[in-house]
Amino acid sequence: MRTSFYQYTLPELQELFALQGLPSSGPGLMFNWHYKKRKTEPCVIDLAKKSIAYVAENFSFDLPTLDTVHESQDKTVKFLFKFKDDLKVETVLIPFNGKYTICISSQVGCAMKCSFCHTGTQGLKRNLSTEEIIGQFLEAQRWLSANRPEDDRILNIVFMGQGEPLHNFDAVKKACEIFLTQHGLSLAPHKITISTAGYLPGLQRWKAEMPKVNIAVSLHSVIKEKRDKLIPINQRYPVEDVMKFAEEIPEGRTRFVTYEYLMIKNFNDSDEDAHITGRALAGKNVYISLIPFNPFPGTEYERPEMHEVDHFKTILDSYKIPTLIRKTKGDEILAACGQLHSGKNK
Ligand SMILES: C[S@@+](CC[C@H](N)C(=O)[O-])C[C@H]1O[C@@H](n2cnc3c(N)ncnc32)[C@H](O)[C@@H]1O
Ligand code: SF4
Repeated sequence: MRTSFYQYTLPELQELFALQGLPSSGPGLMFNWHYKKRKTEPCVIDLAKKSIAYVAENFSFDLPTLDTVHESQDKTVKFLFKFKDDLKVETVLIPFNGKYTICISSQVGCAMKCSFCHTGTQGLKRNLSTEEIIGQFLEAQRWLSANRPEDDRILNIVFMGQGEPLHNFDAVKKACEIFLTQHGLSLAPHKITISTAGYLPGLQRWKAEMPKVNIAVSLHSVIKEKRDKLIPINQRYPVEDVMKFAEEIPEGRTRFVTYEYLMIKNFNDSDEDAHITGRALAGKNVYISLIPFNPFPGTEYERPEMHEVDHFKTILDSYKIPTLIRKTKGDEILAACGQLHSGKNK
């Protein structure tokens, strides 16, 4: 039975070739062909004849099917991809200065059930495999090259689509290794950000196994009762433990810990909330990304006015905490943070 080429890291492929006694140059050539040169048909250039035969017999190169594409006026693009079992996920390209950040999904749905998140309302259907994660990138890249060849560069990857990436650690880790491989896409580790709701067992593995990849922690409140309501896993992995762990920066790293703070009207957007957050984070090596709530059908929450978000930032500024307001993009096509969903019937 054939297995997907896109599930293998370079060392894994090298091991498979070595076991077959095939020339060791093959895996590097294949990575270069499929990832750098963006080819989808099997590689035949420079590959030994017996390697070509082995690849033809043992590997498939299928990618997820592109179900629908929506483009918003601000040039955000939302893709709905369908996998072999007909389950679907959304992936978003977010433009900035003629380049793109890709927001990738790691699961179909999500088990964390955060009360403010459209994906959370779906429950978890299943984890995505490495090739399904890689496939989102490759297909989005292909669409971009075909439709916007003048600005087709994807420079950053954020695991901020559907799912809790640290809850699908093995597949996400392998996908990151492939994104970082020199023969392949050659991304720098700081160009990849994994966002987590604070799944502590996954954070522990991140620190041990891939600390160079950026982490962003969804904070949203340092007040236990509020965070419990927003992010139910806070009851199991309390925010103090998550913050303490995330702030112990792995050796050799100088970057800040990023906290995402989702602002919900009349829930966590008061002056008092800002001061409590400011006092909890003052003097630490952290950076806050303020995200105004993005509404979706059926939600009980509302987005604060922009002047309220600005005011909240001013209070955090007074604690000298570097804070940025994340500009909402793609919300008119439900492509902004937390609005992704696999479609009504999935
Ligand atoms: C969709 S999550 C995926 C990554 C990971 N599961 C997490 O929670 O961090 C990415 C970011 O979007 C935020 N988010 C979720 N729902 C949102 C909404 N309705 N409006 C704005 N941000 C939202 C999350 O809190 C998180 O910071
Ligand atoms: S915010 Fe993240 S962890 Fe929470 S339900 Fe949505 S995708 Fe899952």
